[in-house]
Amino acid sequence: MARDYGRSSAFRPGLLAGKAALVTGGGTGIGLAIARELLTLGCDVSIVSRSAVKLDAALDALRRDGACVGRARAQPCNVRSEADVRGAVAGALEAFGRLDFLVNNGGGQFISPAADLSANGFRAVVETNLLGTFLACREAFTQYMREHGGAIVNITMVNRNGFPRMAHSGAARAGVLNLARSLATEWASSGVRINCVAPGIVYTPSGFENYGAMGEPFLNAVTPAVPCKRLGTAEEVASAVVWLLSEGAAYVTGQELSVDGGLSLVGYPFPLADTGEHSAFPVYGDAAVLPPAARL
Ligand SMILES: CCCCCCC/C=C/C(=O)SCCNC(=O)CCNC(=O)[C@H](O)C(C)(C)COP(=O)(O)OP(=O)(O)OC[C@H]1O[C@@H](n2cnc3c(N)ncnc32)[C@H](O)[C@@H]1OP(=O)(O)O
Ligand SMILES: NC(=O)C1=CN([C@@H]2O[C@H](COP(=O)(O)OP(=O)(O)OC[C@H]3O[C@@H](n4cnc5c(N)ncnc54)[C@H](OP(=O)(O)O)[C@@H]3O)[C@@H](O)[C@H]2O)C=CC1
Repeated sequence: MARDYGRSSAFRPGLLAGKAALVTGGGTGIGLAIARELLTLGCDVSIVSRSAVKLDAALDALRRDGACVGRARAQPCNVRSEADVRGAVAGALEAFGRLDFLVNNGGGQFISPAADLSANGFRAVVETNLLGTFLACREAFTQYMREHGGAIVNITMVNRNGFPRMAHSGAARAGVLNLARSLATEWASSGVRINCVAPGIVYTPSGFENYGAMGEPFLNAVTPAVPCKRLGTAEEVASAVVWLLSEGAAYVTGQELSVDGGLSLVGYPFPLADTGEHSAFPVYGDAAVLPPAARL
């Protein structure tokens, strides 16, 4: 059974009181759930992303939520822009005077056969996920964490082991993992830990747009193929992120924690038919005809 993380935290109240965090992509989906969990535990949180509209809506919701104890603020920022990221870290520091935690969650991709990917499409996904993560890590480190220590969590994805039609995204996510491992070794002496959380298939509005575009058969096929027999929730991802940020994980660095109901253990267990179209989503068969994972 899924725990109802949406209504109650797994952590003790006040666990992160007096701390401050920056969450990229914090206005929607998984990032919003992470921000909410941090705020619930007493942490002050800056959420950043490109859309001021999304950020304002999120900020309203967080401030109305009685469970959110910490202070929340928002700042528009495109993580592909060095100046924006520098400003986002500076803004967070100016507002809260410290930056204990960074969560690199802002990102995304589209689904496309590799042969049809334009250089610009590949670049857009790599810059958003990998360059954006690097810039935020570097700014958090140089502006604060080098002197004061801290903890960073990057959101990656189950596809970093190889997934059809996600070459750009998988390459970027694998890069994010290696970046985390490299920075973990380089920055440990400054008291900075850096880890990754790799969600499987998580039910978020944006994720559902991606998955929904693949059609009902995809969703029907996915659920029984996941060992836990259900999709994940944003709150379950947030719970893992908070643990990795917390002192509970004080001796954990350079690691990746899969939050995927076991999906990464069974490879890519979904039937895929080639539509031959540039950006078309895969066509999935009925759940009953799922091939064994070993075939894919
Ligand atoms: C069994 C498991 C299956 C796994 C499915 C995984 C589903 C994943 C779910 C999620 O992660 S949902 C949460 C994340 N949210 C998103 O992914 C949001 C949607 N994506 C985007 O916003 C974009 O893809 C982006 C790349 C992250 C943003 O890029 P940007 O706004 O800079 O893009 P553009 O300027 O519009 O385009 C740049 C470049 O990319 C090409 N391109 C964009 N979309 C497509 C597409 N659907 N197909 C092909 N190419 C695309 C675009 O054409 C541009 O290239 P050029 O035309 O200039 O060559
Ligand atoms: N849902 C799922 O099944 C899975 C999701 N993930 C990953 O988890 C993360 C969150 O996904 P999810 O919550 O589902 O989807 P969302 O689309 O809701 O989250 C993506 C967030 O990233 C922000 N973002 C995108 N591009 C940029 C940019 N250039 N600069 C700053 N912020 C940006 C978006 O805000 P804005 O548009 O305002 O910039 C948005 O808030 C993503 O990296 C996603 O790829 C990984 C595995 C599975």
